[in-house]
Amino acid sequence: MATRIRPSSKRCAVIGGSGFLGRHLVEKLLDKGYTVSVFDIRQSYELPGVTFHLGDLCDKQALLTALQDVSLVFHCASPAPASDDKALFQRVNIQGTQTVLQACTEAGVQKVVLTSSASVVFEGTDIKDGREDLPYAKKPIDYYTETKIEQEKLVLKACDKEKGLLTVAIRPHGIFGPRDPQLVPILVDTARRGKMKFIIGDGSNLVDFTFVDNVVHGHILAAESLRPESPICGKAYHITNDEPVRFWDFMSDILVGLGYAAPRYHLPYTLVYGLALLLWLLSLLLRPLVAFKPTFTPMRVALAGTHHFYSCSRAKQDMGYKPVVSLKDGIRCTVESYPHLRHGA
Ligand SMILES: NC(=O)C1=CN([C@@H]2O[C@H](COP(=O)(O)OP(=O)(O)OC[C@H]3O[C@@H](n4cnc5c(N)ncnc54)[C@H](O)[C@@H]3O)[C@@H](O)[C@H]2O)C=CC1
Ligand SMILES: CC(C)=CCC[C@@H](C)[C@H]1CC[C@H]2C3=C(CC[C@]12C)[C@@]1(C)CCC(=O)C[C@@H]1CC3
Repeated sequence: MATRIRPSSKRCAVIGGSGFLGRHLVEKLLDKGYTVSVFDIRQSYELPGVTFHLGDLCDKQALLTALQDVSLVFHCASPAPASDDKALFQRVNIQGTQTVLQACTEAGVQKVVLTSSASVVFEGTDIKDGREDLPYAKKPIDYYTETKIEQEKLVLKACDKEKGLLTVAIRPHGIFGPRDPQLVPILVDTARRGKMKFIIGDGSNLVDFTFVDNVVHGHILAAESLRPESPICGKAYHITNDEPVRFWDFMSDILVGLGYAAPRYHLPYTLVYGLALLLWLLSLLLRPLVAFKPTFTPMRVALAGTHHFYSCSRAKQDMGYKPVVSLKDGIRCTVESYPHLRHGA
């Protein structure tokens, strides 16, 4: 009878490993002695010890090749949140995640760690010290959030100790750090266009921003804690810097660090939100004639003008999570990593 070789527990795959978070995760896994396969639709770098498998996660055969002898899978692939392509989000985040789970079962993978998002409970109104038992958003603010909710449900439901597949979901919030293609570049672009003069609301809203190394640390802790007897099986965990900060102070620290002026003038939240809604509707109506993407989308205005910070006490209790880099150090390291985005560069 053919005996099945048990995959090495230090052999893992990172789906979405060419992305911002994925690459940081791959680098840390290599440091910790893991052998890593990256599965992604693109290859963005080369590193000794990493094997790249190019493919779409909706393609089970391509996944099966990448998952050979892998015991642990990190799934951190997603279309960019800024896209408004509903069909793409549904195909990749929902059908694609179903395919990933089927492939993991067929390949004998034992553990799946999903990168979910704290936004799965965010509806555009204040969340203060939100815990994981908050209900999923009934009216998600965009297709990204809508499909991240379904994705998380699928992964958590797939946790089955009898079948030997253990799953957990990590919910980070506001990830930032070197090589992030979103937060700092959008901010600098907005500043360069002279649109970072205004603070939406009174500027006192507290938000979580999470340095990428802390998100990576949370993922690896989860993977290493995931055993049949562990309380984390089939559960979701907030991973943040655990240092809520005023949204506008954080933005100002990055801007000033890069040589730009901090926003100073206040605008009423409801006015800006209403305008953003109007612009968004206009962009939908005019889409057949002109394509324009407003900077001030309702989602972005809601993120900039409300409280949204989360408790990570569940992660502290169940897996001993503690941020490894403070917000201050994370901001300094991030600012230093973007010399090309400095004012005047
Ligand atoms: N950046 C943030 O602030 C936050 C991100 N997240 C989640 O973290 C994860 C990683 O995000 P980032 O690294 O920021 O994004 P990213 O866009 O830098 O990386 C995503 C990667 O997924 C890959 N990908 C997309 N569609 C694919 C497909 N069909 N098949 C295979 N690969 C595909 C992309 O090529 C890319 O390399 C995502 O799941 C996102 O929802 C959650 C909370 C906050
Ligand atoms: C905490 C969290 C979930 C952050 C997510 C990152 C992005 C959504 C933000 C990064 C840069 C932000 C930004 C704005 C909205 C939210 C971001 C895109 C504005 C467009 C909000 C309105 C402004 O006055 C300009 C801001 C530029 C930067």
